[in-house]
This record gives sequence, C-alpha cells and structure tokens, in this order.
Amino acid sequence: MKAIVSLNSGSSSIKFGVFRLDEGNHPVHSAGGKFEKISIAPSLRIATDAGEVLLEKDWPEGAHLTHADLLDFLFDWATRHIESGTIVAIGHRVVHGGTRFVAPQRVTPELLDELEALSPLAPLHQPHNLVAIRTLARLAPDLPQVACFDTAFHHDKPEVAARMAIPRSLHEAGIRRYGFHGLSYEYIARTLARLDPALAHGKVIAAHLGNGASLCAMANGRSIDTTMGFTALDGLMMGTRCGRLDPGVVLHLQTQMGYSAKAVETMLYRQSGLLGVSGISSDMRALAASREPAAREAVELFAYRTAREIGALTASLQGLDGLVFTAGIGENDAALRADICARLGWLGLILDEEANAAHAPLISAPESRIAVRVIPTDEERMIALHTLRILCGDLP
Ligand SMILES: Nc1ncnc2c1ncn2[C@@H]1O[C@H](COP(=O)(O)OP(=O)(O)O)[C@@H](O)[C@H]1O
Ligand SMILES: CC(=O)OP(=O)(O)O
Ligand SMILES: [Mg+2]
Repeated sequence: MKAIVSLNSGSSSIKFGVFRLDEGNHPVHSAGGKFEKISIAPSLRIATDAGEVLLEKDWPEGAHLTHADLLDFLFDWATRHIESGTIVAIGHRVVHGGTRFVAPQRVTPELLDELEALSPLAPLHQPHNLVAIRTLARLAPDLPQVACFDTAFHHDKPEVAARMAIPRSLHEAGIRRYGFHGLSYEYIARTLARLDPALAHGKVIAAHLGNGASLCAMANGRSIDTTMGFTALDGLMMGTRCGRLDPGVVLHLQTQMGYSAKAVETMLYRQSGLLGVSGISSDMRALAASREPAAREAVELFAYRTAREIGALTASLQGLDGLVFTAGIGENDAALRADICARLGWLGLILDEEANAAHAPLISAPESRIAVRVIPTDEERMIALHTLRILCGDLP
C-alpha cells in the first residue's frame, strides 16, 4: 500500500489523516487520529476507517505537554506501527505563507528558513508546523514533504479587503490582512458546490468556530473577505485569543501598565478569549457544562461577537444567501448555533430547532431566507489533495 499522510497542527489540536492511494492514484482516507485539548489535558485517538481503534490515550491535567512532545510521541508510535515504504509523502498545514507563498510548496531548507521568519506572526501555530517538518526531515530525509498554507485561499480577495488604514509603505512591507483557516474554507467551498451548487454560486459566510475562530465571506466559492487579518488574532473571540481589539489597549498596557512586548503577546494570544473572560477554561465544552455566571458571559460574548461580524461580512458581500457552520464548536454545539442564529433573525434567518439539535446537514427552516448548513471540515483531505498535486510526478 502507498499512502500520503496529512498533518494539521491547530492551536489546541493536532489532527492527522492517512490517505491510501488507489489504482488511479486518488487519495482514499483509511485511518486518522487527533490529539485534542493540548494545553489542558491532552488525549489521543487513532482509528482506521474500518472502525478498529489503534490507540487511545489520555494524559492528566497539568502534564504540560507541548505540541512538540506530542509529535515526538506520535512519530515514535508511527515508526513502530507503519510498515516502512508505505508513506510516499507528507503534507502539512502551515498557517502563515506571508506575501510570497500563495500556493502549496514542496519543502526545501530555503523554504523552511523563510517560513521560520513568519513565526512571530503566528506564535500558536507556525513553530509547531515547522517543528513537525524539521523532525520528519531528520527521521526520513528522502520523504517528500509539502507545505499547504492557511493564507493561500484568501490571496485573491479584493484589495480593499486586504488593506488596513495605515500608511501605504507599511502595506508594501507586508502589513496587510491575509486571513487564515484557508484549507478549511477551501474544503467547505468544494463540498458546498457538491451539496448545493446553486448556493455555492451565491453569497455565503462560512463560520469556522474551533479553538481558533474566523469567518469567510465567499462569493461564488471564492474568499472576498475574512475576519482574521495580519495574524490569527483578529476578528472573532477565540479559545484564548481576544479577536478584534482597539489597538489603544496595547499602547495603554505598554506605556501605562508596564507590560513588556512578550507580556502583551501572552495576554493577547494565550490569556484572552473564552479563557480570559470566563476565568475557567478555553474549551467550549467545559463552559457549556459550567453554571458559573462568568462562563455564561464568555459564551454569550462569543455568540454576540460572531453575529456582529456576520453582519459586517454580509455588508462585504452585499447580501447573504447561506451560512455554514464548521470546526469543533460550529459542528457540535447546537446551543451556540441557535444563539448566533437568533441574533440574525433580522436577516430573515429562521432556524429549524429540531434539525439543529440533531446536527443535520441543513438546519434552516424551509421558509428561511438564508440557508444554514453544518459541514464537518476536513483540512486533512485538502492537504492530501494539494500534496498529491504537487508531487504527482514524483510518486511511484
Ligand atoms: N461536542 C462539542 N460541543 C461543544 N463544543 C465542542 C464539542 N466538541 C468540540 N468542541 C469545541 O471545539 C473547540 C475545538 O475545536 P477544534 O476545531 O478541534 O480546534 P482547533 O482550532 O485546535 O483545530 C473547543 O472549544 C471544544 O470545546
Ligand atoms: C489559524 C487558526 O487559528 O487555526 P486553529 O483554529 O487551528 O487554531
Ligand atoms: Mg483548527
């Protein structure tokens, strides 16, 4: 068997998929796994599509395991359990491609150095993405690796959605709105084109609500605006990130409250969002189960901010035909979806409560002016497809 492995390091999770190549060299998902709750109490599950659980493991709270520790654990397990020669290529999600990398690239030492320089722009992601690539390059120097960028899907969005209202010279220097979660949005656009081609041609907002959260306004399947910007801090409230913030807060912290640049980074990326507001957890499941008023306040703010940004992107699109929920929260949290949709009644959006509670693919009522769908995202599949396309000539 020949297979491609996709590796997707998110901020709170590492997901991976094994895609067997069939006779026509098409990738067929055959096994996959996921580490989740990485900085809380990590767990790992690896299973085949045939239903065989290959490994299940939980680490205790306070184990302080990093993405790099967990990747070491995974690579050690994989070298003992995967027959050598089976894997013909590895594809990676790399969060930031900057201005230069607007399509997937075969990994080279030069590429890695350029991507390393972007690490300060994505401190919760880029270092993990690159550590995985470097470790694999050491373990299997001849194995082709491909980097697939979260920013690429947004590259063609209109200039007006890329520009910030700062001096032109800074825009020229690359300080512009890139946008992220692009592999997820690309998968949603493709899947929607199959499920509902008429809607896919229209004006759609995809809501990727996971530990990182953003929205993408798509017209005819292409990104025309998105809530994340120069970094994955902007836009929606997230697990530990603040989302859109008055930049005056940063100045105040530094000039009046003695925060160093590092302390500001830690506050914005790791101590804000659901965790910061609730004081309890960054994990939506924990907040949903909590009776603490601060937990409810954090969840309400998450819904409020999401609905508010959907309003803003509706203006970017000049109308709205459909809304798609995806990622950990978007796919699984019916109460949160209901809360967000209730705040969008003014758009003519009417939820089908039963379909929503059942996580049905279509959760809007027949009389709703906006179609509302739930589509489980599959960044690993997009990575496998891009990897195959880049390396096709090289595959045995
Ligand atoms: N059944 C569920 N109900 C509510 N929230 C959920 C559920 N399953 C996962 N989540 C939430 O999804 C988030 C993680 O999303 P995910 O997309 O896996 O993260 P990442 O951004 O790290 O890839 C967490 O806040 C988690 O609590
Ligand atoms: C870009 C980003 O925030 O990714 P994730 O949701 O995987 O943390
Ligand atoms: Mg993710």
